Amino acid sequence: MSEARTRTVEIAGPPRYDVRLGAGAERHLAEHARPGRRVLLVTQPGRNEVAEAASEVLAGSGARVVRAEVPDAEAAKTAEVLTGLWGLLGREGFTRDDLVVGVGGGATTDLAGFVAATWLRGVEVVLLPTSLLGVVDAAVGGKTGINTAEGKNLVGAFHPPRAVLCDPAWLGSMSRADYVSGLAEVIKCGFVTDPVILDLLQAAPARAADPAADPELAVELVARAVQVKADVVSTDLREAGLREVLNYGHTFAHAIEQVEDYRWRHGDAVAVGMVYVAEVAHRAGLIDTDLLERHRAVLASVGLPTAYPGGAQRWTELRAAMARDKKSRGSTLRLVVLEGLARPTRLEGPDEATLRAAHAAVSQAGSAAGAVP
Ligand SMILES: NC(=O)c1ccc[n+]([C@@H]2O[C@H](COP(=O)([O-])OP(=O)(O)OC[C@H]3O[C@@H](n4cnc5c(N)ncnc54)[C@H](O)[C@@H]3O)[C@@H](O)[C@H]2O)c1
Ligand SMILES: O=C(O)C(=O)C[C@@H](O)[C@H](O)[C@H](O)COP(=O)(O)O
Ligand SMILES: [Zn+2]
Repeated sequence: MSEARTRTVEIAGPPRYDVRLGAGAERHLAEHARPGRRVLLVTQPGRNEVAEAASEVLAGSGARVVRAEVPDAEAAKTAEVLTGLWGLLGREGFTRDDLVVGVGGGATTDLAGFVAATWLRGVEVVLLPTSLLGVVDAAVGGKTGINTAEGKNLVGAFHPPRAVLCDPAWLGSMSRADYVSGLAEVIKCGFVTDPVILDLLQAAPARAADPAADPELAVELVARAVQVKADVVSTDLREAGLREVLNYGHTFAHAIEQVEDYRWRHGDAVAVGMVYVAEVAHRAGLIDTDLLERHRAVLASVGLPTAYPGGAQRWTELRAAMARDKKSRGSTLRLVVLEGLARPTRLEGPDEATLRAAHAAVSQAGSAAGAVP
């Protein structure tokens, strides 16, 4: 693997930790294992190769590995699955000295992080993201949690990992649809902070959508997105203010995910959510038509959806779900919007007519391809 595919991004913290990208990244697990240390390895179906490699490193350092395979994707982020893991930790006698390791996409690492955050009020966790979305976003920054019937990520904790380890080769087995879904979070980083990401993507969208076509570009995009997240979470871990920018597009996205009963990929929903909030910002006089249309252009160029079809009935459901967004205060909806490229701000209590008009705009124009096949 060339130098261009090996990177370390430091999360300055507090707490400080590294996101290590490179071939054989799992070997760094040895730094977190010791004889007799119990390790709960939480993984998702299909990740056997990475889980096995991780187990070997841990066992090779004398750790006692207990493996738990949880359901795939959002089906893992439930109270029932979490309760099952607590039971396992209890039966295996996990103490505060022990460790949780998460291996999989963002759903698995969110769950693994939350079980670590809650067991004995907090044990250490190391995350091995195997999806693009996982490595650029979910595994980094310490947000952990599960969904409830009422909405996405409604129960969780801030619990940063001790390390994030990813071999970019792991992403090679992802389906194109899952990989492209992860690009939505990369594009989000481009709009809120680092427009070079948008330039890179728009210069070579076909190569950006296929890590095998240009592995160096893939790692460059990953490293840039992780750097955006590193800078933000090092300043504001608990989302007192600045961190909200990482939620760009998510108010509408989480509403789509809930209304669709989690059949939409998270990144696909974020793509439509960014177009939605750009429509709101445009109507509020904050961004011009060029920046609005750049959202549609860059997202569509890699095959992400830019529309969510639905009439008035759908809007009622979506609006109710949006009210439960964590950025709301009382009955006031707060949206992260742009007032220019890489100039995020908040729009507090936007008027209902604007919200509805933006919904009409994303209901009609663009392509809708978000549902998981
Ligand atoms: N904690 C955070 O800060 C944060 C940030 C962004 C997203 N998230 C959460 O992350 C989740 C979305 O992440 P995701 O898309 O990675 O979720 P996911 O775990 O559902 O993975 C998506 C699909 O990709 C598959 N997959 C993963 N790695 C693979 C590989 N190497 N090869 C083949 N298939 C692979 C999974 O099995 C799954 O079917 C959502 O729950 C979202 O809320 C959390
Ligand atoms: O790290 C953050 O902060 C984010 O908002 C990143 C988002 O991409 C991610 O989907 C996050 O899980 C959403 O958080 P939530 O607080 O809105 O549930
Ligand atoms: Zn997200």
